[in-house]
Amino acid sequence: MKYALQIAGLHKRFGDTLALGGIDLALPRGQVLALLGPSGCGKTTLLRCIAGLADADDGEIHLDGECVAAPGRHLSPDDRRLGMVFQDYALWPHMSVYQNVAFPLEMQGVKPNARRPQVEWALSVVGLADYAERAPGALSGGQQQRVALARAIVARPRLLLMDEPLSNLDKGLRESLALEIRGLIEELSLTAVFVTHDQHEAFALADRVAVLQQGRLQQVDSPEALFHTPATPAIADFVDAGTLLDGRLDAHGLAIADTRLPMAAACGYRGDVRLLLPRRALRLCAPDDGLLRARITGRLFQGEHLSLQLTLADGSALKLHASHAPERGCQVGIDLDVTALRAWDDRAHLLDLMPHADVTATATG
Ligand SMILES: Nc1ncnc2c1ncn2[C@@H]1O[C@H](COP(=O)(O)OP(=O)(O)OP(=O)(O)O)[C@@H](O)[C@H]1O
Repeated sequence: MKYALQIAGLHKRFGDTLALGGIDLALPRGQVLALLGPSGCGKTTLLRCIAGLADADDGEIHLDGECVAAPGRHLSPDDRRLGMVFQDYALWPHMSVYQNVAFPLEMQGVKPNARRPQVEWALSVVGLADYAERAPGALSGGQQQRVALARAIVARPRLLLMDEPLSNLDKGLRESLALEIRGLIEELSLTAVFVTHDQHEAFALADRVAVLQQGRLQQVDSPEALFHTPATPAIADFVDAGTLLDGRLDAHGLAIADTRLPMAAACGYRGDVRLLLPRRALRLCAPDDGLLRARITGRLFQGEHLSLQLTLADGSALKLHASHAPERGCQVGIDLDVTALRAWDDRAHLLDLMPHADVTATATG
């Protein structure tokens, strides 16, 4: 299969800092990939290597099967035929919207007459056909980012690269522009890679999300798979997949707070475990009916639901959404769909939990 983007063994160091520690990636044509991770994990460095703005120490990058970077080979950014959108728009303030969008075509030597229909097409695609003669400074942040998008697609790039394209916008605008960009990507069958530290932005725009931590890819998956089946506790935490708790597996089952569940690890592991309790697996019930008992220590009305903070018998905290709940300070029960639990051993290896026939759920405390 020929990929729009293929990366193999990419390494990059800045002195003692390992920015990229062996990246392997393949992106089919027509897909959007988000590079997601905390600050300093290497996202921007990876994007800059793809763009040709930075040189890797080792490894290869192929675009549509063409090698654009390898030891001893570096195709310039202009020769890679990419479109770029930056966080701060990077528009030229002294040029009109039209001139900004026409610029990549001018650089490619396209004659003014031939430029016009392409610029008009790009501006109409982003809904700014009537703004061609304005200066960028006379536009809102969202409009400026749409000009940047028009400029990035005007030359029909083979790959669109975006660096935190929505982070300078306020929340409402972020959502509407995310919808617009997603619509545009589908309409024009664009292939895109974008960088973000915000999982909502990654989930909204991407077909696949690559989670980076300390220069290494931790998981590359669809947004749904990443959210429902995170590979490590750190990823579960980063994508806010639910509550992470400590537990323990022993001969008597799985201990969580003051409860012991009749479960065991398929591999026979016993010892400390890290558990993910997804929100969808938890349901509030009467104090004596649930598998877990808790006290309501925080209660926020958020329109569609109540956002609850619960404290278990051992002091650990748990988050839950509910349509109704007693007041703060009340004791409640929590029903748990144990099939949705995810558990990792003390070295962050995923465990396969199964029912433990010999024991039943009991309170330990
Ligand atoms: N030009 C540079 N010189 C020295 N170190 C650098 C340079 N650029 C990046 N680094 C280091 O490389 C690592 C990865 O940086 P990078 O900018 O790729 O991370 P990031 O995930 O994009 O972070 P952020 O979200 O904060 O932009 C960091 O530790 C950073 O300090």
